[in-house]
Amino acid sequence: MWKRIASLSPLVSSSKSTLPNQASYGLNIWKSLSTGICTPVRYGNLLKEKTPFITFVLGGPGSGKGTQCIKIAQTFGFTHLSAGDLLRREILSNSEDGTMILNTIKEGKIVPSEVTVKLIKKEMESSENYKFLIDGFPRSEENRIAFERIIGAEPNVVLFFDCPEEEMVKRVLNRNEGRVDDNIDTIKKRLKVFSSLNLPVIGYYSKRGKLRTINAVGTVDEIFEQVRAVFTECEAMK
Ligand SMILES: Nc1ncnc2c1ncn2[C@@H]1O[C@H](COP(=O)(O)OP(=O)(O)O)[C@@H](O)[C@H]1O
Ligand SMILES: Nc1ccn([C@H]2C[C@H](O)[C@@H](COP(=O)(O)OP(=O)(O)O)O2)c(=O)n1
Ligand SMILES: [Mg+2]
Repeated sequence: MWKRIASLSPLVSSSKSTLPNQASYGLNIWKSLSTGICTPVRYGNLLKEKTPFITFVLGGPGSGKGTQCIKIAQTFGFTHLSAGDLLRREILSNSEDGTMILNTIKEGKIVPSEVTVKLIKKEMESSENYKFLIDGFPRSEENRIAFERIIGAEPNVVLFFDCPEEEMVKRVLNRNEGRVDDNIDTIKKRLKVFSSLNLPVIGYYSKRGKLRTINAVGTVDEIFEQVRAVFTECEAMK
């Protein structure tokens, strides 16, 4: 169980170093996945019994993030937190931010970071798990900085589902989940927002050696084999 501690502390350093190459990067993932630390660990402003392992899952709309996250969660025991699902749940709960969130999503824009990070934080704090997949977040530099400030943590690894625009549009228009943003006008806006706000975040993590790019074209199972490799290669190096 997560517990709050009184003060923020600069304890993100364990995951802060930029690793020089793929080999040491992979080893770092494995260490984080396999270390069962017995004493409580401070992680930013939170306290947890095991070192948290945070994976951000990025990619354009319809690139297959949610589909793959379900498989990752099942196979590797992660808790799947979809930022979009948390925001949609907030709309349905008639909270004071609900109307603003709904209008922002319809416009294909990004909800203010404080709102989204607060929802993610609540889920992380109440979870018994220490392995988190944070799907569709951060979608902007503002999102990324707010997470670091409010949660006091950085991701261990960032998956990027790389998919051509035509394929993403086709998938979104066939998604059939009754979403207000699954229409051609909103998807066009979302693709522009993805290029202008999300690609810089992807570049940021690439420079820090944390990005793992997945070719998101193919069958769900083919794509999952690439994802599986991200985690299992570390075990092979043990
Ligand atoms: N590899 C794939 N090939 C074809 N369709 C896919 C694939 N992966 C997911 N889909 C479908 O595409 C749509 C968007 O996938 P989803 O996982 O919701 O993407 P995202 O969360 O990135 O928007 C869904 O209807 C899903 O069933
Ligand atoms: N970090 C986030 C994630 C989603 N949102 C809003 C804006 C996004 O267009 C919608 C839908 O996000 P979601 O991740 O569910 O969308 P896709 O699965 O990529 O199609 O939610 C946000 O404002 N900030
Ligand atoms: Mg999704």
